[in-house]
Amino acid sequence: MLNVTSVLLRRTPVGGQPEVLMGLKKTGLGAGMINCPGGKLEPGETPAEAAARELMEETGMTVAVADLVPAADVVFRFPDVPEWGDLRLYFFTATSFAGEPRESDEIAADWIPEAEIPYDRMWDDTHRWLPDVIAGEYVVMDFDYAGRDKVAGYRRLASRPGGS
Ligand SMILES: CNc1ncnc2c1ncn2[C@@H]1O[C@H](COP(=O)(O)OP(=O)(O)OP(=O)(O)O)[C@@H](O)[C@H]1O
Repeated sequence: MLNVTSVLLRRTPVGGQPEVLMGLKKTGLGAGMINCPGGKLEPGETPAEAAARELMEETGMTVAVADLVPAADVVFRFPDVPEWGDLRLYFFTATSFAGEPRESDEIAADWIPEAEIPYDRMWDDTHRWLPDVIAGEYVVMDFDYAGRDKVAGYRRLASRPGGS
């Protein structure tokens, strides 16, 4: 199982609507889709350490590991794509961070209104759990993919009030 991590930064400008940070992934798994910053864990890293490092590498923004709120634990199985194997995503949210996003080779991330998250341009699983995370739940799910990009089945294993 390959461990990956990803982080959703959230802010509400004074007098404005809630916004989230995401963007077009340019390389690797999920290239061409809208994604949150993230990537694979390196040996010895905790998921939160990896999320903070990937955020920095991909957007130039900084977040303290202690400010990353665990928000979802999601397993993806790709039985039709043996070279991918299974993925476990440790997903965090954060409302305390520093900097403004800059585009990198991996992602062009920017602030968008939370009400306009383009689920139809994201991984097929995302619309089944990210809305609940945004509503403040901690979600544990697993997904079976058919081929590389279609969800064939899923289970919700747990869901409880979260801290995000
Ligand atoms: C299959 N269903 C999925 N649904 C939602 N999100 C998914 C995902 N699968 C991968 N993620 C995302 O993937 C990134 C890490 O994945 P990963 O392939 O390791 O990214 P990347 O190639 O950038 O890794 P490195 O930067 O090389 O470590 C991370 O942003 C995360 O949001």
